[in-house]
Amino acid sequence: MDPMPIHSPHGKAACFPMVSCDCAMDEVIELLLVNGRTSVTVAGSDGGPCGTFDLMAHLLRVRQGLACGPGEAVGGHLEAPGEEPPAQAGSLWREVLHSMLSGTEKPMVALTDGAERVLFANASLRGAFPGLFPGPSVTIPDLLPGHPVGRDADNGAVSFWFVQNQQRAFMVLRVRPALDGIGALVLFELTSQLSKGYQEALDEVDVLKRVLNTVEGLQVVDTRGVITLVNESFLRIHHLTREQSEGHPVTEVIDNTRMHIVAQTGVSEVDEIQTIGGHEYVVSRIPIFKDGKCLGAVGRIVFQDFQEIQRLALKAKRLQMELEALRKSKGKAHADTRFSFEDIVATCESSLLAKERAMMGAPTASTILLLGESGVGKEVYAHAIHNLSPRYSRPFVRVNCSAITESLIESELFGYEDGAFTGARKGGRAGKFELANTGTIFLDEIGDMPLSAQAKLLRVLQEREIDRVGGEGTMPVDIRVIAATNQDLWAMVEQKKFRRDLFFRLNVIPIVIPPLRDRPGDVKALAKLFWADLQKTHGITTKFLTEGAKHLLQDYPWPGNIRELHNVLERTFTIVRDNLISEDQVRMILQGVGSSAGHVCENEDCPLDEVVEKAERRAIGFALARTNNNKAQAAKLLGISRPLLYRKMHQYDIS
Ligand SMILES: Nc1ncnc2c1ncn2[C@@H]1O[C@H](COP(=O)(O)OP(=O)(O)OP(=O)(O)O)[C@@H](O)[C@H]1O
Repeated sequence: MDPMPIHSPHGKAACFPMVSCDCAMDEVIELLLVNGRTSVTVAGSDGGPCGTFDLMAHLLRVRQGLACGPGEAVGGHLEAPGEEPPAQAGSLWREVLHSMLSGTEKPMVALTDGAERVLFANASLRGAFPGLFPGPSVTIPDLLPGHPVGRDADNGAVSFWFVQNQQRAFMVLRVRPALDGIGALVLFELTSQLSKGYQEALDEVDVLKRVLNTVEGLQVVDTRGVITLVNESFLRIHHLTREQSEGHPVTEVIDNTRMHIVAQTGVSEVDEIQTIGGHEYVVSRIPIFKDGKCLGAVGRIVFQDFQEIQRLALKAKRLQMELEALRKSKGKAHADTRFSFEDIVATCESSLLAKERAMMGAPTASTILLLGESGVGKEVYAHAIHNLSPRYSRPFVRVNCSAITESLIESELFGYEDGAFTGARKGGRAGKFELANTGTIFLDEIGDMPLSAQAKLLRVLQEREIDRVGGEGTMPVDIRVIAATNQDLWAMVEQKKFRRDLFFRLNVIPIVIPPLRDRPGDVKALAKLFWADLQKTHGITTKFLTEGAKHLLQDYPWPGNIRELHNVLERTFTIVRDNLISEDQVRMILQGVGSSAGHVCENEDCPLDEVVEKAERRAIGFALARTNNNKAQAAKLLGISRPLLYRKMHQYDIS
């Protein structure tokens, strides 16, 4: 039979030849597909027609499980010899196939039925998915998981997708209906085989996408203030989806935005603070211009945490100051100050705040009022402040206002002239203010200063001049004042025990140093520091506290604050002989030196029975700690009987 005329993709008539009966099945199918045919006349070994290969009938057999291998000869699968049926696959097949195949060396083609089963896959496609072919019923979703084929995207006659599968990107073209009106012809093409220009454009888009994703919280709005683009970081930071942001007015999406204003005015806003969802961000909003016309604005987050910046700025300032102080200390600080800010342990928010405040106030000439319970470190702060002030190399004079009797306070503070009173030292004597001239005077326990002396102090602070007792004329003094108290000065003002005008004179930079019980982090850090000092001082590096002992220290309320912590650790170190010190041993020490026992005999007016109780409590606590709670040994150590020890322990509630 003569070859039939067919239409070439270019519209010219062409002849369609018979195929030989020993041609491989898939080659014949491919030939039919490319030419938009469903059947072909097959020539026998004598060159004459011996039957027809019909694609539809063949695929039906495949569907029924009667498939033959792709390399099998077509001659074994012929329909009865007869007239060649007319070409029935539409020109759509032909044109689409031809345009796709013309630029491709090895087209990948599949024919599917209505259930997405692959009835035919050509050699290229089988080669691209070696793990799947040959397989009994491979489906399109097996080839491309996540592919929309078979779902709602597959309504049109021709559909087109880009699909990613195992690091390979495919362009997928699907033409339907195919064959019996329900299946489809599916063409796959690796995008790397696409034309070079197209691939480059895709690459460029990919690079741009990656660049955009490096910007924090990127958003673009048009002149109406509608979001046209956001990046992944924006979605992540604001917990939004693309659908919730793109296409919506920015004012409805982001709190306190000004993007719509910048898109309107064309005026940039750089490094502004914006509160979004209660969180402060530093943002920049830049207008986009084209040919002098504002097209919208692009916004980005410069810093995600404004408070973090503030903290960093403060830290930088503090470091700068510490550096400055160190530099100065090389030029020799005054011998009367032992501490600098480096010695002040502060890890908790409240103590850090106090430390930062003190560091900010230190270089100024302002009066500083240190407030806090006994033992929190007020004197340590006073030293550090002086050392960080421009007066660091000048005198630092401490006055314990509670220790000076009322009759002597004037001469102590302001000095006296020769013969000012009976018993006055020959040649007179300089007072504390005079000694502190050009430096700092530290008025400790200022709340204990008698009212009469307060009036004189106020005058000195106002006039900045002093009169020696018995002297004639005044002497100017250049003094920086730091005062400290553990009393509630304002309550004292209200009770008329402290002068209101003096209070205001002193309360210029008040700094509250929190009690140790409010800063457990500091207990840990201070204990570590003190313990290391003790190891060094005693030359013993093998003594340690158990974790339980450390926790006990952290949970203890420390009524005597840092002073008490230091004492307890020192006693523990020296009294307990074991290398690993237990929680119980520390508890004994705490019971011995604890709140009520910490200040034995410090007060001259302490009644004898109280002194005895404190001393006994302390001795029992130490003995129990030293003997690791062994009552017999502790009693022996104390030189008392065991029953007496038990009685005393019961009496003092020592467990
Ligand atoms: N931040 C700190 N870091 C290290 N040691 C400290 C710190 N604060 C205080 N100390 C130590 O604690 C002890 C008590 O400190 P300080 O005398 O300054 O307290 P205070 O508040 O002035 O007490 P008081 O009101 O009883 O005079 C001192 O031995 C000091 O060395």
